[in-house]
Amino acid sequence: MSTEHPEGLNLNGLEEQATDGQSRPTDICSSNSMASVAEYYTGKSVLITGATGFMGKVLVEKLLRCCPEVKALYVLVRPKAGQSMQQRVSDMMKCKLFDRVREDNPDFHQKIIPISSELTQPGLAISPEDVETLTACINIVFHCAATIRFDEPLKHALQLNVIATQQLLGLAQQMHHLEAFIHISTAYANCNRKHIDEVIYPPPVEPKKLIESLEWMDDGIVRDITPRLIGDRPNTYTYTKALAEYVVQQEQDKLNIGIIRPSIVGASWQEPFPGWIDNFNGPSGVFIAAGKGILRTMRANNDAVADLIPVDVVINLTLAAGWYTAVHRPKTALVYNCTTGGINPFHWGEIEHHVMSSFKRNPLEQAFRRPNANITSNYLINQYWILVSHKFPALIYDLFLRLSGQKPQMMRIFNRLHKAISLLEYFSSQDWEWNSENMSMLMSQLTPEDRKTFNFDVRQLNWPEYIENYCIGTKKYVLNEDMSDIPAARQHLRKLRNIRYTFNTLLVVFIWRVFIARSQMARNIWYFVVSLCFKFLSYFRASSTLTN
Ligand SMILES: CCCCCCCCCCCCCCCCCC(=O)SCCNC(=O)CCNC(=O)[C@H](O)C(C)(C)COP(=O)(O)OP(=O)(O)OC[C@H]1O[C@@H](n2cnc3c(N)ncnc32)[C@H](O)[C@@H]1OP(=O)(O)O
Ligand SMILES: NC(=O)C1=CN([C@@H]2O[C@H](COP(=O)(O)OP(=O)(O)OC[C@H]3O[C@@H](n4cnc5c(N)ncnc54)[C@H](OP(=O)(O)O)[C@@H]3O)[C@@H](O)[C@H]2O)C=CC1
Repeated sequence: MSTEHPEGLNLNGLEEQATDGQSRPTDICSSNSMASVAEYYTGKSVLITGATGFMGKVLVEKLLRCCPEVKALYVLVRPKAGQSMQQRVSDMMKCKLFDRVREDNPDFHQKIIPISSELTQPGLAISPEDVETLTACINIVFHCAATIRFDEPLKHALQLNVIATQQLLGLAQQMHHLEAFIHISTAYANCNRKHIDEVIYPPPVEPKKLIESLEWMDDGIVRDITPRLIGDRPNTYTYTKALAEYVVQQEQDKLNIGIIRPSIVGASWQEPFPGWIDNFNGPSGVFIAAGKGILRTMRANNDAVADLIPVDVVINLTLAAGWYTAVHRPKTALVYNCTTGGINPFHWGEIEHHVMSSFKRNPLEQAFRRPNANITSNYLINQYWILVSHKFPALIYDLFLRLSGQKPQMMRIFNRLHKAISLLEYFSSQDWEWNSENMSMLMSQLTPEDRKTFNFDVRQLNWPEYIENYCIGTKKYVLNEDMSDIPAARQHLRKLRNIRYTFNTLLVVFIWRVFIARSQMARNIWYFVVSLCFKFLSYFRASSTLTN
């Protein structure tokens, strides 16, 4: 079966065996085709880039827990923030995410082999000895590393998302026993289209030409021409991820390739436990800001599909795709749109409702205000609420901080928040339609047992329950707050409510006082209202005396 698309460069090559005589690896044991996913990984050496990142960590955990016979996981890691590569990997393994693996096998760390690598450097800065080791033993590569920042300067995004991918593909070609190369892309690589099929679309520019031209330009020039280059894409991230897909596709004759395109990756749904999340990216930061009562308004379309996908679903699909690519060796690179919208849609309006009610039940500690965020697609309404519900309270709070001898900080926090949400609004204000046939095809290829162990059937996802666990996850794992402190957090919210009532009453009285002092009409209204109240009271008193 193959899928054609008039504009796409790539044709799906489902179920095609590599009989084309190309130089693609053919040393795969035929018994593999009978193997289950976990059995396939038995005795395999796996190379993972981006293992210290959000998705990389979940991938490492799942492989160790559900494919315990995997031989070794080679992880490319760079030293960072004064920490050595070894230190970073051992810190990662201490993380709560690995609790279940630790229980099953306390020596699991022995299977993780860190390899020093800086992906932006020539040859990925891997030592010749390590290159030799990798080329001799790696069976499957998962390429997760990328810069996912939306405001990344084009040169850097190109260096990491495109050039590093090219270099890794070069290294993969030298690997003697490589069976599959799995590249993690994004469902938004082609967000300039409304309907996105599982094909690689023509790149906005020939990557080689772009790389050559940017080489001689200084950063200022590149910054100036970036909007023209990225065209109808919202940022350098989606633009460079689209180029990377093309670069990966170029090697499909030499390697067995699978490309995974997840949409907005959120907290885990089921594994290793519900609600695991460790960063502020995408919706997580928005949820936290709303839960803390900082974010009160955001531009989003209530009726647009919120294409969130749990991280464990993405990883299960990735591992299954690794198995499928290695065992069935599709003739051309297979693309898997890993999305929920077409299968089990949920909308931003519903997300808003469930996030708010979840944070009311399980409040975050030391909230700035009571959680009450609203989304609107109207620009002017949003600007109004930004002024009234963001800037005004921030100004008052900073004034209070100044008066009490502390450093003002709220306005700075709001400025950062506004910058972040302005970059996200593109994705929350419209919706896309992704074809996810390959995801269904892959599911149909799994044994019933694998379908449970590597579950990516999002039809079973109960959104309200998922969002509740997601919000609790941000509290427990991102903010490191204790669930036993919830009564105190609720008490704090009650205190905030009382402050608000008092403040509002004082404000009304103050405004009225000012009016009365300046306007005869306001005074007349005031006397009229007071005399009406007085008359009503007298009538009430008189009638109650009569009945007695
Ligand atoms: C209520 C209901 C609402 C419902 C509506 C919700 C709508 C949500 C919409 C979400 C749409 C998401 C779309 C994503 C689509 C593409 C998916 C992908 O392929 S790719 C995946 C998607 N990719 C992305 O999502 C990337 C987007 N992010 C970025 O591009 C950048 O972070 C930035 C430009 C936003 C800020 O840059 P910059 O100002 O330089 O700030 P830094 O980054 O350097 O962080 C500095 C420090 O602040 C921390 N912190 C951060 N945020 C928050 C927060 N909200 N709060 C508190 N803290 C926060 C941060 O941890 C760090 O701490 P530390 O390490 O210093 O201790
Ligand atoms: N999160 C999401 O919502 C989505 C993510 N994706 C894709 O999934 C993949 C993983 O994303 P995610 O885990 O969220 O991203 P993270 O930012 O959490 O992780 C990125 C990883 O890449 C590594 N990395 C970055 N720069 C370098 C470098 N110069 N040298 C070596 N390693 C480097 C990071 O290492 P270090 O720890 O040293 O910084 C980290 O391990 C990406 O390809 C992304 O495009 C796709 C759709 C949605």
